[in-house]
Amino acid sequence: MKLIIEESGEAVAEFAARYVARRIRQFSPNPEKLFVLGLPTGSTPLGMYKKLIELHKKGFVSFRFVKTFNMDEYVGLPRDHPESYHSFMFQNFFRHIDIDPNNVNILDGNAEDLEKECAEYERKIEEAGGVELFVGGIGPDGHVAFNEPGSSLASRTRIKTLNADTIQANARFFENDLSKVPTQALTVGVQTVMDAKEVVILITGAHKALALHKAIEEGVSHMWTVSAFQMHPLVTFIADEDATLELKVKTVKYFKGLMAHHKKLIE
Ligand SMILES: N[C@@H]1[C@@H](O)[C@H](O)[C@@H](COP(=O)(O)O)O[C@@H]1O
Repeated sequence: MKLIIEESGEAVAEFAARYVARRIRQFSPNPEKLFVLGLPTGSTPLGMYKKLIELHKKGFVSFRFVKTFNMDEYVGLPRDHPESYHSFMFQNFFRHIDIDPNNVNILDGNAEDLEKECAEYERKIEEAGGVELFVGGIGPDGHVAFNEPGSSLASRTRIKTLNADTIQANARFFENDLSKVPTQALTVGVQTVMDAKEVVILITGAHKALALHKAIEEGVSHMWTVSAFQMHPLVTFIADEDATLELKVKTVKYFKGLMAHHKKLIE
């Protein structure tokens, strides 16, 4: 496991974008060999998307041969609702880059048969050869995608009922009106993300500090689903200073001591 500690959310975004762009370039995708990228929504990855768009516009990275799978989507929210994850992804990322819309996969929260939709999604990931790099964010309670506390660490794509904390956290996107926040979502499972060859988790802000502590300094627990990645062979947490507030000084010093080495990952 790597922990990258950057000064600010902006620097986290920069690191993440350069890391993702570099991975895609190194992979040299082509029509026969697409780079399969798992993507999150939320305010944390927004900066990364902005920087990736900049890198794309500068000609540093192309998404022509990239296939994406998003982590989650609300159930029952119209696809064109401004807060649907479909809208989020096209507004903030896809429409600014050269990705083929046919290579974009986002769960359909309005599918007639939601269980079938989830099973199909797993099948599509498998058919694509698995995810090369899954980028994720987390909730303050340590949930990854919509794998709320108590979710099985062996879970796969399925329907989840959102807990009160998540509904509360996401109310800011729905005029702070709890009644407007969807109560269910489709989400990849913890195991779906675990199956990716590589996982990168972005964590910013003091409100996520406890989650980062639980993610890396305590044991694996389904009550903090992000902690499952302790068992992943290739995982990188990219955090800002604020998110490290609950970590031991020793942990922070240890990882900061490795920063010169880790910076080489984005050179
Ligand atoms: N389903 C999403 C998660 O995938 C995301 O990581 C989390 C944090 O969002 P933010 O980055 O806005 O704090 O929000 C939602 O619950």
